[in-house]
Amino acid sequence: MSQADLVIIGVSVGVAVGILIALCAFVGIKWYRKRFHPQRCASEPSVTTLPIRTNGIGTSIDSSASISSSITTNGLQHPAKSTQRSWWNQHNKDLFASASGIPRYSYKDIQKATHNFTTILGQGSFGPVYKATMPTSEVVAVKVLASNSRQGEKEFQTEVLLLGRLHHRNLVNLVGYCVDKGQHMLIYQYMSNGSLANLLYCEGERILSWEERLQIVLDVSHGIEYLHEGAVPPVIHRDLKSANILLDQSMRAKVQAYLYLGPNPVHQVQVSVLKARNTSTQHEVADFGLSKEEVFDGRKSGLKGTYGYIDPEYMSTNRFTKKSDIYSFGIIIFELITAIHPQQNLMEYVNLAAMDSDGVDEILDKKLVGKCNLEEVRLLANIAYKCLHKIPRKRPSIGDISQAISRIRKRRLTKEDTMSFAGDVSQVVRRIEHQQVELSKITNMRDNAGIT
Ligand SMILES: Nc1ncnc2c1ncn2[C@@H]1O[C@H](COP(=O)(O)OP(=O)(O)OP(=O)(O)O)[C@@H](O)[C@H]1O
Repeated sequence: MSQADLVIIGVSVGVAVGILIALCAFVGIKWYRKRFHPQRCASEPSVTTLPIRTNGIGTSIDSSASISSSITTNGLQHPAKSTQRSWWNQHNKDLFASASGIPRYSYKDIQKATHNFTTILGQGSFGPVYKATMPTSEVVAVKVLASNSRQGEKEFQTEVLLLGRLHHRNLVNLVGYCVDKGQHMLIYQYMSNGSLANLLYCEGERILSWEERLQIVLDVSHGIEYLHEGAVPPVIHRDLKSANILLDQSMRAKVQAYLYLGPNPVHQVQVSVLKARNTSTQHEVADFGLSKEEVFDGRKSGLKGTYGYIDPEYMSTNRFTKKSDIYSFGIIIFELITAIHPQQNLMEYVNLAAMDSDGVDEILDKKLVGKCNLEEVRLLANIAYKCLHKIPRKRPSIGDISQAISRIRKRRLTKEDTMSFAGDVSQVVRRIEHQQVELSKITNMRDNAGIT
């Protein structure tokens, strides 16, 4: 072989190897892009949109699946791979919370703010609630979640993300959270007058006037209206009850919403997202804060909510809709009218009272007798009866309920105005009459004295 041949062979091999390397690099880059691009996309919706997953029955949210689709998409599911999940776990632990702008506190911060957890406010089914004073001097309520809960880190983060997005003057706002030393805590606005249930049923508590009760009903309806019609995506509360309505220092009511899965499975609180599928008006129920195995199955799972407040239609169909919240709200209205707890046969009294047009007078809270306008009580009871209609579709929407309650209050204000105007007129008439009497007295005196 000549030297020239060797050079040609060398160059040819070199070119072939070069082409092979270039080909490998090209295929490698393509493979890399294909494999890692979805991850990059997946993280984006979590920052700007609420993650959502479809499970065939309902539309559910959980953080493990949240990377697969978003509420702004057409609802199609893009199954997430386990490798992506672990990547997600590692890199996005705090993304949810930081996305919602909710500040995170350390265990030490909370320990200090609660004087080493000595300022207990109450005990819920998820754990104790403490009063805390934060370094900013803000007074808050810290809900320490039971450590034996089945809820994992991801579900907790999802909860923080979701709750952090709900802002309304009639919702108890989430103002912080803590994940530290194996503890999960939610930090809420402090509500100095405690829960409505405490005020209605605990001896020694101040008596709620009729005016206050009417204001509370209106506040709660505005809170639910925000969840059902204002929040994006809309939210079903699923556990409306007097214990979840808290009152601030001015006795204004706020609804407490949370979806943490507690240790007691029949007492789970879930907030559900309703998602319209394409242009259809039909809504689907979604659950989140649930691990994959625990995803709410509309047909198989146990009932969620609190005994006494659960819509009977939901019990028979296992399908939870906004109208199930309306049912629970109807029960709360009757609690405010009667001060009878739903677990103390409230519905039996309510059904008896329904037989007569003024039957509700008979079940009125004794503390209100003679201290309220019965016509207003009957009007409010009528709204509550509509909320409890057996057929969910015939129950009013929360917007209609808010308007109807507002009308009762407006009616009262107009009446008060008329009465105060009438009072003013009668005062003027009385003054004129008095002046006339005085005048005639003077005239008589003049006549008697013969003064011209
Ligand atoms: N934001 C708050 N401000 C003031 N007090 C609160 C606050 N949140 C809860 N509490 C007090 O702590 C008690 C327990 O509250 P929590 O919400 O944990 O349980 P619950 O609503 O009574 O029952 P469940 O946990 O079953 O819903 C309440 O009854 C109330 O007195």
